[in-house]
Amino acid sequence: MQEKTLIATRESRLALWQAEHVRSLLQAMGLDVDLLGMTTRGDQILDRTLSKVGGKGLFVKELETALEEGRAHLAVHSLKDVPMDLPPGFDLVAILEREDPRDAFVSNRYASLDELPQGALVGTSSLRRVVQLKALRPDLRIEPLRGNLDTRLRKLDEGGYDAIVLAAAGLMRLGLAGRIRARFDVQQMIPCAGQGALGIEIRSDAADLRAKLATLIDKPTWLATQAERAVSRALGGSCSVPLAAHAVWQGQTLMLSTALGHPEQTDKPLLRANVAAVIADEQAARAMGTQAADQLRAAGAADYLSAA
Ligand SMILES: NCc1[nH]cc(CCC(=O)O)c1CC(=O)O
Repeated sequence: MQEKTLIATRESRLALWQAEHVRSLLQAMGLDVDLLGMTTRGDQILDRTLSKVGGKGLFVKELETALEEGRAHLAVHSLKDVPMDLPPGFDLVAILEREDPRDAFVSNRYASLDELPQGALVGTSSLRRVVQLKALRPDLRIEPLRGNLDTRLRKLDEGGYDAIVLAAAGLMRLGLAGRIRARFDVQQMIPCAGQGALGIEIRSDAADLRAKLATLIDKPTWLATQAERAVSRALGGSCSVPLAAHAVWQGQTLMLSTALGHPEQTDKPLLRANVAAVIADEQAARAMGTQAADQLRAAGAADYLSAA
């Protein structure tokens, strides 16, 4: 009998949906797949802003331990939660076709950001969203909002906020697309590197599994997200930095848009860099990200980064 392939996953509804999604793709390839659910430190700490408690790594470390110990074979992540550089011994071997990368405006009273009255209260815990919201609407009051998607929606429904901003992809995966009142234009609210895409991580030494998973790679998403992640990597890769990086294809040309805000003085002007080029391989995609990071540095990013 064939050995079972085990997917290590967090137990939030979103993580489970993502793991189930990959399970069905692997089952379609003839593999026998089960999930191994686990609670990570990131899931336990729901009361503090993520950037203050250790960042992205919190959500992946326990999953990596399971891979390390052979209790599971692969981990499925929202790509945007995956650190720019994985620890030695682990590789990101597949990035699936990206779904909607946009941020979503969710409100029970207002149809879009433009309709919010002066001084309205908006909930989000992402610094990237905070700095871009302030650039669009300096009058808004913005307050932290943490917890999994269901918790965040509940806090909105309990009247704690006039509106909240979340990733559209997460809401769609949970069957909550109906809550979305408007989707932000990606030029106005530039998404986080990797937003809307799923990444699969394995142990570097699992060559057979790597070859099987390679068939799941979506090349356009792979290249676009390599460019996005290279910006973040070049600027230090921390999630306490309000950095937005999003790349879209126009034919063979990849167009990368980035914005950097100040982590403490969140109403400081955003620094922006845009790069476009014909891109055919990963090396070129990464070079494009580095180039955007260089432009951000030339615009004064060092002052913004030193505050993080
Ligand atoms: N940071 C948490 C997180 N990680 C992935 C998603 C949604 C799915 C995605 O962006 O791929 C979310 C929720 C959100 O940011 O609103």
